[in-house]
Order: sequence, then C-alpha cells, then structure tokens
Amino acid sequence: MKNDILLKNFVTLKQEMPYVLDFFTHYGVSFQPGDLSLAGQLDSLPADFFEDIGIGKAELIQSFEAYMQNRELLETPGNAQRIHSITIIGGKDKNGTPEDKTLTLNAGSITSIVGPTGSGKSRLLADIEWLAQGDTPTGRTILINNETPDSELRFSLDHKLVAQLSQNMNFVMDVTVSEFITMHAESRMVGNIESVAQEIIRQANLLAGESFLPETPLTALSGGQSRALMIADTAFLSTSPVVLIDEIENAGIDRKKALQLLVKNEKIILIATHDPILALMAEQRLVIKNGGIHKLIITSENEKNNLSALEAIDNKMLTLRNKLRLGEIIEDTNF
Ligand SMILES: Nc1ncnc2c1ncn2[C@@H]1O[C@H](COP(=O)(O)OP(=O)(O)OP(=O)(O)O)[C@@H](O)[C@H]1O
Repeated sequence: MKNDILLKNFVTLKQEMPYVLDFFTHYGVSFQPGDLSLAGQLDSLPADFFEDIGIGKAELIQSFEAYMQNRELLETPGNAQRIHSITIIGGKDKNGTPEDKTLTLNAGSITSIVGPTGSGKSRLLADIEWLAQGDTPTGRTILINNETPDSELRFSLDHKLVAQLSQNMNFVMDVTVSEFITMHAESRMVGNIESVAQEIIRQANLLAGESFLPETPLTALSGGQSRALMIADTAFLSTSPVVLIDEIENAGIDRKKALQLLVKNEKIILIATHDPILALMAEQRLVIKNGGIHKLIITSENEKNNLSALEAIDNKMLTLRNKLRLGEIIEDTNF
C-alpha cells in the first residue's frame, strides 16, 4: 500500500481522493482542517477513540489497506467491465399492460425495490441479473452503459457483472471459513490474502450476532452468519459492479452496517426490501405493483430526516429481540 497516501494532507485528499476520507469517517474519524497528513490526523486522535470503535490504530490501517487493494483491483482494466450505468427499459406487468418507463441507475447509487409480496420484486432483480433482452416473463430489456450487452457477457458462467446476495445461503463445501475466503481471494488474485481474509472475517462478525472463528467449518455457520460472511466477502472481494440484494432483513444481521459496507465501493446497488430503514437509506425506490414498475420515488429530505426516528424504533426492537434470545422475560412495558 500506499504509505504515500498516509503522508498526503487533508486538503489534497479531499480534492483528489475523497473516498479515502469517506473510509475513515465511516469509522467515526473526524478530520481537522489544515495541512496535517492523514498519518498525523490518525496520530492526533485521542487514545479512547480506538477503544470506542473497538479496533486499534494498526488494525484500522490494515483495514484501509485491504479497502485500497480492493479498489485497485476494481480499477485494473480487464478485472471488471467499466460500468457506469444500467438502464431498465420497461416491458409489461402481469396483465400485459406496458410499463412505459425507462430508468437509468448510475454507479455509486442505491435503489430500493418495494412492493407487496408476490408483486415481482425478485423478478426485477432476476431481469437485471440475466440482462434480460425481452426474453423473460416481463419483456424488459436491460442496457449496460446505454448499450445492448454482448451475449458473451450475458451467458458467461462466472457472472462477473452481477453479484447476487439472496435470502438462502447454504454452504455445502467441506472447508473452514478461512480456507473458503483464501480460495476466493486467490481466484481474485488479491495480493495480501492474509490481511484481506482477516478483515472479511472481522467485518462479518461485526454484522452477525454470534461470532465465528476462521477455523469454523462453513457448514457449521448459521443462516445469519453465512449471510454476514457473504456480504463481507462481496464487499471486499467481488469485482462485480452491480450488487443485487434480496431481503436482507430476516437474516438476523446488522442491516445498516451491511449496506454501508457494500456502498463503500462505486457499485450499483439494488435492494428488494420490506424494511422502511433500508428503503429510506436508498436515494430512490421503485414501487412494484402487479409485476410492473409502478413508480419511482426519490427519497425526500423529510423522509431522510425520519431515518433517525425509525432507527430508534428499530433499536428498541433489537433490544427486545436480544432479550428474547437470551431467555429473558418481557413484562416491562417501559422498553
Ligand atoms: N411482469 C410480469 N409478468 C409475468 N409474471 C411476472 C411478472 N412479474 C413477476 N412475475 C411473476 O410473479 C411471481 C412473483 O414474483 P416475485 O417472486 O418476483 O415477487 P416478490 O415481490 O419478490 O415477492 P416476495 O416479496 O414474496 O419475495 C413470480 O413467478 C414472477 O416470475
């Protein structure tokens, strides 16, 4: 890594590499204006700062190195196709009524997909995953960078374009967590495999309620732990520019952290959800009705302002859930 990045000053970083500052602010670092270098800024943080965030300075820098490595991987020509947008050209709903809509989603954006059960949210994700060309039940067409994707991209077996995180993650491989991530990291030709693997496991454990170890067999992971591992793995090792997430809410993991982890890279993220917090964390949401895209709603400032109130409700639910899990009695009405 770029020790030279650590030597750059705040103003330069803000202008040239704002994502570096975003990485640290995600961990709660607040920067002092002026010409202190990044290393200087980290040195000037009070000792209890690292206690509060639960990791040491060396680990934070290690995590930053893993993040930069992943970015470089994404930016290396040939590793992933440069994708700055996907466009959905409407087809028809379940009654055959035309959708009459063309939507373009840009890199670095989060779009949520909402709608009643059975309305067609997963179908929309599947249309994007398979780069539909009028040949799925909806008749939709997907363009990449405003162009029809070539069929090689459509039918390539490794699906480099799209990473799909779906509700059911069942591992059947007889390997440990650490072996699995190492294999994956090797296939992605990541340089510093050991530190990337450690970081993925650490982040996955931050998302999952119950911790697991590098030596834990994959088959021994719970549903929530498997999903947490796949989310961290996707965030650090996937070179796919498009990430589709189906129903993150029932997995028993910290949804907000999961989304923040995925958003750190310039990906196009679509998330099908019934969860108001996740829906409002997105800049926009597609409302699906009867198999068709009914409308596009841009998340308003007022809606964004409601997020903290929703999070307070969510935290209360989380506390109750944890009490239940720990076998406590919930008789007190004063939660
Ligand atoms: N435009 C359409 N034309 C025909 N069939 C459709 C259309 N859209 C969705 N379907 C079909 O309707 C069924 C339900 O859709 P889907 O599973 O996507 O719903 P969902 O919104 O994801 O539901 P849930 O919230 O329960 O997961 C699927 O079989 C899907 O292929």
